[in-house]
Amino acid sequence: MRRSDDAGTEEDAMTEPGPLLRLEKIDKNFGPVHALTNVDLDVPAGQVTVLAGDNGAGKSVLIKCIAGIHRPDAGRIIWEGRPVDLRSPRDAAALGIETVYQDLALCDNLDIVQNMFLGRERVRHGILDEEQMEIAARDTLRSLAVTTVQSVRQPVASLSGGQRQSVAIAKSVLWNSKLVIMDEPTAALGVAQTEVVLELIRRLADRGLAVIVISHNMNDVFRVADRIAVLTLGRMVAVRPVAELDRKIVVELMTSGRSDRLAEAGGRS
Ligand SMILES: Nc1ncnc2c1ncn2[C@@H]1O[C@H](COP(=O)(O)OP(=O)(O)OP(=O)(O)O)[C@@H](O)[C@H]1O
Repeated sequence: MRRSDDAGTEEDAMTEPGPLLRLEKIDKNFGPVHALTNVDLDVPAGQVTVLAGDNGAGKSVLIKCIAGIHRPDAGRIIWEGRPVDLRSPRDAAALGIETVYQDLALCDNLDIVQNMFLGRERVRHGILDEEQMEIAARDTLRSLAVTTVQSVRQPVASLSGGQRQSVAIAKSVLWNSKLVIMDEPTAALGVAQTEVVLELIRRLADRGLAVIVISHNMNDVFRVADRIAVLTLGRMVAVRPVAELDRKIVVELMTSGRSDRLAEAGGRS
């Protein structure tokens, strides 16, 4: 993606596609609390954008604006080059925006197929097309190399944390999402399961999806990110390719937002 500080050629400008999602000058207030102030962010397809920030920085509020849960008080959300008004999660889903929440991702009492098709069941001749749904669920898991699940008819309650995350992520692929947002996808996982989920996140980006991941874990951030966006006190203080950052800089940005690095790391990439 062309950086705003690059001059670029006229030809670049004509051939280079814009980001899948662009946030422009987003404000969100809750009474006197300025949760987001003047936030810009580009989210390109085929890349993992990690959203980092200290507690209360505004990460959840920002993804809720993208997921249609909160409406920004000011600013624009541009999807595939056009401004959109996301009035509900349904609006976001209709565009291909899928959010995988840490706790709410799946229903324990249902099996994998039922979870993957929940609310969007396939019906044939007036009855549920169980066979077709089962095949689609199995194919999707297989295409993502999710191989540890014994049967797609297993209740989700019997899955490990990593398997649950894998199923939740596979669900977004099944529904042809273009942008998958994940809130702390590895927070409750052990080392091996974390590895599986991080690999899966990379695979999503490699398939051309845009991915936004909220994470506090610096190991995960640097393992999975193509780009890191740092929010501090509701302001976007840096959005840079991962190669231009290290842990120390990110932690400084997260905690102070006023370090000397700020000037050189700030701005949209
Ligand atoms: N519904 C709400 N009503 C009032 N204030 C809110 C609401 N949601 C968030 N806030 C406030 O907005 C600010 C940003 O909160 P947010 O949950 O986005 O932080 P976060 O970066 O996700 O933090 P954490 O890492 O702790 O989850 C905080 O000051 C929070 O108290």
